[in-house]
Order: sequence, then C-alpha cells, then structure tokens
Amino acid sequence: MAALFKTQGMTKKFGQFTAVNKVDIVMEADRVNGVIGPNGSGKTTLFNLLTGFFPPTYGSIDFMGQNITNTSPQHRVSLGISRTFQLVSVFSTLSVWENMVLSTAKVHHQDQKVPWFYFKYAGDSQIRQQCMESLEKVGLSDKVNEKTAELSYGDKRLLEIGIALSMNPKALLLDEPFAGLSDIEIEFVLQLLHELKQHLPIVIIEHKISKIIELVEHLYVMKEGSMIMEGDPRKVIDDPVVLECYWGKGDVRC
Ligand SMILES: Nc1ncnc2c1ncn2[C@@H]1O[C@H](COP(=O)(O)OP(=O)(O)OP(=O)(O)O)[C@@H](O)[C@H]1O
Repeated sequence: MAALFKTQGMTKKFGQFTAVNKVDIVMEADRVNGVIGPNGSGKTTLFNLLTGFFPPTYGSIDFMGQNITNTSPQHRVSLGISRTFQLVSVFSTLSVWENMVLSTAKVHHQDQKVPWFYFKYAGDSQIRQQCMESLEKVGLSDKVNEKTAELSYGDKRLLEIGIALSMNPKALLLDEPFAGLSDIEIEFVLQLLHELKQHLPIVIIEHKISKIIELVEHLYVMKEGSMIMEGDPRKVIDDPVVLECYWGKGDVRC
C-alpha cells in the first residue's frame, strides 16, 4: 500500500530563511502520526506544504502514491486531505449549520465563483446527510442553529473537526487541536480522535507529547526546519537528542 505522504527533499524558504529543510518522510496510513518540535521548528509549515497552502521551494510530495507537489489546496481536499488550523478557522457570523454547509458544498461544487452561491446546495440530501453525520460525530448535532460566535472555544474546535470530517477525508491533519482548550475539552477531543483513528489516518501536531502519547503510534520530531528523529513515541521522547532539543524550552514529556 502506498504511503499516506511521501516527501523527498521537501524544502520551504521564505527569502533567505529556510523554514523546512530537505525533509524526507514516508508517513504510513495505518497509524496515527504525531509531529512535535519547539516553537518555530517548522511544524505548521510542514502542514502547509502537505496541504498545498505553500508550494515547496524544492522537493516533491506524494499523497497515496500520487504526485501532488504543485497542486492547489482545493485539489488536495478533493483527494481527501482535510485539515484544521492552529487558530480556529470558522465563520463567526454564520451558524454552525451554515459553516458546515458552506464548506461541504464547496467540496462538491468547486466551480462556484461566488462563495454565498454555495448555499443554494444546502438542500442537497447528500450534503445534508454528510453535515449531520459529521456534527453527530463531534457532538454538535444539538447546536446546529447556534451562532458560531457564541460557541465555547472547545465547540469551535469541534466544529472545525466536523467540517474536516464532512469532506470525506482520507487523511485528517490536525494542527494543535488542544490549543486553548480546558482539560475537560481536551479529554473530549482526545476521545473523539481515539474513535476516528479506527478508520481514518490522522496526523497531529502537538507541543506537549504527554497529551498525545496514548494516541500517536509514530512520532516525528522537527528542529529548525529539519526532521531530526522519528519512530516509536516512547523511545523518541527519551532520546537524548530530542531531550536536548527541548532543554530551555520545557521538557518534551510535560
Ligand atoms: N509565511 C511566512 N513567511 C515568513 N516566515 C514564515 C512564514 N510562515 C512561517 N514562517 C517562519 O518559519 C518558521 C517556522 O514556522 P512554523 O509556524 O512552521 O513553526 P511551528 O513549529 O509550527 O511553530 P509553533 O509551534 O510556534 O506554531 C518560523 O521561524 C516562522 O516565523
């Protein structure tokens, strides 16, 4: 079976600064992959490259055996690459249901030029079903009519995951999904991820490994743009190189 993501020499430069440096990974689909690393080590840029938000300066990216190096984010979504963002990215002025429909219809009808026209597809039974199923999965089905601005931060995160799930993902990429959440909210999201991982490859960025040590099955460590280590999470976090990478910036095991 082809790897979920395979990158060769993947590099991203911003001017003279190298944010991601010659990253070669073969990320397998049959496990939860975690990505850790200190602030500014290139984790989000790695996600932006995998999801097409930036083209790489050099190198190649394959998704499930298909070269996607120069394809758009929209094309990658249609291939099944869904993501969430470090800062919650939902439309505050819309209701929960409107957020769901807008995103789901956009995946089905990429030809529309005017975003609001997507609402004409709100009645499509397939779109309605996908939206409802996703909202049920993330526990928001009783909040469909609520204004997104009035949701708790945890519910906004869940909505973002719900939107990602409604797009028929073949891979779910989560950028710090616990940021800003209370311990109770983190537990809820973690439980959801444990359920989702049964049938969906997950890639998760997180600073603090303790939150995801029971979830992830393979761990990557980035430092200053480079992938410095990968492997079994419990072995990786005890590796002297990884411990040193975190010295002065908080223990990786916190
Ligand atoms: N669009 C951009 N333009 C210029 N520099 C950027 C851009 N995006 C990221 N960088 C820089 O690339 C480096 C890596 O950033 P990135 O956000 O990928 O790190 P990170 O590991 O996700 O950090 P954090 O854990 O703080 O979110 C940082 O020095 C950042 O300032």
